[in-house]
Amino acid sequence: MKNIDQIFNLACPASPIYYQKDPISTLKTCFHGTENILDLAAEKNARILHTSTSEVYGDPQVHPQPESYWGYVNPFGARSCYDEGKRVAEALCYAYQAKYQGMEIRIARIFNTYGPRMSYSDGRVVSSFIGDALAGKEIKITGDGTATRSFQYITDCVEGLYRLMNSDYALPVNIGNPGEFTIREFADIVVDMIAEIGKPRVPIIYLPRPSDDPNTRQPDITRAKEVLDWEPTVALKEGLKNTVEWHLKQSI
Ligand SMILES: O=C(O)[C@H]1O[C@H](OP(=O)(O)OP(=O)(O)OC[C@H]2O[C@@H](n3ccc(=O)[nH]c3=O)[C@H](O)[C@@H]2O)[C@H](O)[C@@H](O)[C@@H]1O
Repeated sequence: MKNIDQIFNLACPASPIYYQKDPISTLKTCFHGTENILDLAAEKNARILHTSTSEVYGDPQVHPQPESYWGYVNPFGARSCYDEGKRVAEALCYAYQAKYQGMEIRIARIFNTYGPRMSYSDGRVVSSFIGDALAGKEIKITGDGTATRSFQYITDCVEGLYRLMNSDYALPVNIGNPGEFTIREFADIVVDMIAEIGKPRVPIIYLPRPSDDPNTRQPDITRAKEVLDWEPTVALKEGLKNTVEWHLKQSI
């Protein structure tokens, strides 16, 4: 590799069922993967954008979550390989920045992002609900449906990452959509949307809640608005419509 100006570090399993399958591998990806990228960035004098996550806030006790919040994370729970892995990756980025004076670090904390090309088997809630509803299967809420998430459409996320990479802002920035829904509300939206396209109306069932599943999550995007002049533009129903269309094409 000759000249490299910018490196986006996006590598890591992100679905809870996958990152928990091999926690040591997830931790190594977060630490050694980021270390390898940082070494390359230092050698090539390249700017690096590391994709962190809302999961660094754990099960947040502050709502919505600003970047100044340090989080509430179980260090040895089922999710810790990802939560703590992503936290140590941020620490590593700033340790490199301190060691290599002038090294350019950008940190995006991405909140629940969805869209076309996220496979049915991914395990995360948006593609699972859409895939099941389209297949005429029951939608499975894990928990009692009162947990909340704030869903961001992929094109908004990409625009946010692009602006952050090309900004001069070196502290973490939340990239997410503040529109917050309970999982039950979200399930109802998906069931209605699938019924509207003429498919059967599927039932909703409840399964046990995964351990350490965060109760709430909503980004405070004041910083992104100020430093990137960015905010999401795609409403949930519009993004879901595009996502449903993509899933429909896969099953043809
Ligand atoms: O996007 C984020 O900010 C982070 O959070 C996600 O974790 P989580 O929010 O738990 O994502 P899902 O697995 O989609 O779960 C969202 C909620 O829906 C529930 N859920 C999930 C899947 C399902 O089939 N049914 C269901 O009710 C979960 O229990 C949870 O309360 C993932 O860890 C990462 O993609 C990411 O870093």
